[in-house]
Amino acid sequence: MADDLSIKLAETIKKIKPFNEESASLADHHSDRLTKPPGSLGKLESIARQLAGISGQLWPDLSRKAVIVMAGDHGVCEEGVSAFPQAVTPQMVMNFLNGGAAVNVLARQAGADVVCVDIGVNADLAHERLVCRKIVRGTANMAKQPAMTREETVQAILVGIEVVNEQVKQGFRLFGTGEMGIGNTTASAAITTVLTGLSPEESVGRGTGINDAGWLNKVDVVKRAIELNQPDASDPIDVLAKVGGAEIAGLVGVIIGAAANGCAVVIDGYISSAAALVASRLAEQSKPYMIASHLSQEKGHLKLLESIGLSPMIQLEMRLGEGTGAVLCFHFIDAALHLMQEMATFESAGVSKG
Ligand SMILES: Cc1cc2ncn([C@H]3O[C@H](COP(=O)(O)O)[C@@H](O)[C@H]3O)c2cc1C
Ligand SMILES: O=C(O)c1cccnc1
Repeated sequence: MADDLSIKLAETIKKIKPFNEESASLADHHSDRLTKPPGSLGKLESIARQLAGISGQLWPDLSRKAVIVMAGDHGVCEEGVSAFPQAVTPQMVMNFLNGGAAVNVLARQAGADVVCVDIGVNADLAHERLVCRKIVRGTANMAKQPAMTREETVQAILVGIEVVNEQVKQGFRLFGTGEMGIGNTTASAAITTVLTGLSPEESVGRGTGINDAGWLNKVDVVKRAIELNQPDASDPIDVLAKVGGAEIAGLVGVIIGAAANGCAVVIDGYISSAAALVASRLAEQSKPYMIASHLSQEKGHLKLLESIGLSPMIQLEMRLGEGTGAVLCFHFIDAALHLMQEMATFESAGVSKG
């Protein structure tokens, strides 16, 4: 069974096509013909280049966009690592489904759908818009035992892939990663520590807003979880299973699945970036499909992004997750594509080149 699942994952990874350098160069060339000094639109030009290399088109139609919000609970909450109780996870899931969370507001403005997936919530949830793909009822407490089994972990990655495949079938072409899971900055810090070699002091942040004593405890919990479980840094699935979470694994699947479908995927904050790091270790070829959105206030985020080779578009001092930063950056992606398509060239506008 576990082998069959791993084969499915390997098959998806095999589908990821290399970045199309030729289309990216054509985008550069086009960009340089537009009425502006070369490079003056900065990251908007590099985004346009990247989207051309991903899609093989100068300005792909990315009008159908979705943020996939994976929700799961964390057994490690019993160690007192969050400023909020675990019950907030299912409560916020209902909030997403009723359209009242920050990500819903931002998604409406960006013309994006919010797809909310129960992949590991420790509660029975029902709603007509909820995608029910529960793999675990919360993870086990990683300070006492592995958070998940290897099989559950691969299953959760496959859920992410299947959710994206379904969205692609419906015509969606641009994805954002989002999550909800009280306690998940602890899991993300543990993953970051193991896979980047940063110390827990460097990778543990304040999440929902813990105080100094809470932070010291969280650092200690991450240290103990790693010491106890001995995750193998050369085996990303082992790391995800032992100190990760179902929603993080689901996002690994979303990222790999988007890449396998030839779609760009916009990475949200710290938790999504931990998923991106795992995805990049499982499938190096998924990296060119990733676009980092914002720099979160969570400690260690910049180093985490750098370890993947990503650079954030914006810094708004946000620390929320849910996919809020990713959805905000959909606007910049739209802007980059409109510039490519609608700006006059030096030739067409009769403007002299330097
Ligand atoms: C009301 C509320 C809404 C949220 N939306 C996202 N998060 C964010 O906070 C959690 C991670 O922080 P920690 O590891 O400290 O628990 C995740 O659920 C994340 O998505 C929220 C947290 C709360 C309380
Ligand atoms: O950057 C994030 O994703 C984040 C930071 C703090 C709390 N929740 C999410």
